[in-house]
Amino acid sequence: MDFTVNAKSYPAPAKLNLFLHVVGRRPDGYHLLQSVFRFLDYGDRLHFKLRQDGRVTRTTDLPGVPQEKDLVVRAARLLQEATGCTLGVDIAVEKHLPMGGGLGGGSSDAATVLLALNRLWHLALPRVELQRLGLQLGADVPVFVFGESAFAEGVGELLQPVSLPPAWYVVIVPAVAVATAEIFAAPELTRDTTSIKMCDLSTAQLRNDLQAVVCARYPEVATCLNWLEQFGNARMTGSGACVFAEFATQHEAHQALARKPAKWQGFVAQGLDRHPLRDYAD
Ligand SMILES: C[C@](O)(CO)[C@H](O)COP(=O)(O)OP(=O)(O)OC[C@H]1O[C@@H](n2ccc(N)nc2=O)[C@H](O)[C@@H]1O
Ligand SMILES: Nc1ncnc2c1ncn2[C@@H]1O[C@H](COP(=O)(O)OP(=O)(O)OP(=O)(O)O)[C@@H](O)[C@H]1O
Repeated sequence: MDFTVNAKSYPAPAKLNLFLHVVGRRPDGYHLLQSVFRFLDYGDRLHFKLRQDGRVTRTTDLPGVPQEKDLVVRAARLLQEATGCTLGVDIAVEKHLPMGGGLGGGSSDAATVLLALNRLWHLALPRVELQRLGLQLGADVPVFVFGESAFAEGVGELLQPVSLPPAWYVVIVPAVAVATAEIFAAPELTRDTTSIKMCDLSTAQLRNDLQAVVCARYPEVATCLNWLEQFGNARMTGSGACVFAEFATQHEAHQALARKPAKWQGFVAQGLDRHPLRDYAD
């Protein structure tokens, strides 16, 4: 996959939640989480054409997502409102990430808009300000702006960098889309996992608390997980539906993917330490 950054075209990488614990719930219903986020060298690609008339448009179709609701359009408009910027933009989205996949596609697209337009519109907003704006668009947006592998707390906005060993991942994309809100609203979801400290990450028992709920409601996800488990520890990312397993080498990951049943979609990706647009804000 082309992950270069150039003047008009910018990557929006996928994320994995290497684990995801639900440790509580805020009065407004949002859940308090603990997670480690890692970016992948696989994702969407966004193309920008600046406009002088202040209009923000999406020039590509995204089935089921009208332009006004698209996170890329909302991110650009939010940036205009926050800064009074009078420039506009046409945004084309080359979509590779599945929607409702738990790979953070929409959130990553939004973060790439914030980071790229911060430079293209010469706004020079500091990173923390872009993270704050991102949080208004979704709980997963701030980490993409943060730009490094991170231990996340709160609803995903309290971020500390973590150092992770090199790794490759096989990601299986079950043929179902899972709505995040449905899973967080499930009565059977456990919301009382004991909080861990960042220094305990290497010894703690880690899992994805949303996984049992998704597997029970979407058996296809459970089937994919069972298959992946033959290669070691397999887990779901975010609120699903995608599941992944980690490998020490690219070769081992490709060997595993080659054994995938033909009817399933999947890919191999390398874990990144930094977002490709990490340097687009200070
Ligand atoms: C599951 C994760 O992907 C893990 O990284 C994220 O927590 C989800 O982040 P996201 O897709 O950006 O989610 P949002 O668009 O902010 O929220 C979608 C819906 O999920 C629920 N939600 C989301 C995040 C959170 N910490 N608690 C929640 O209860 C809320 O009902 C919300 O209305
Ligand atoms: N640019 C966009 N790309 C994808 N989805 C978008 C976009 N803009 C808005 N959405 C909406 O956001 C929803 C979630 O899409 P997304 O691709 O972020 O799912 P996800 O990978 O499950 O996210 P997460 O990991 O944050 O739960 C979609 O179902 C769609 O309605």
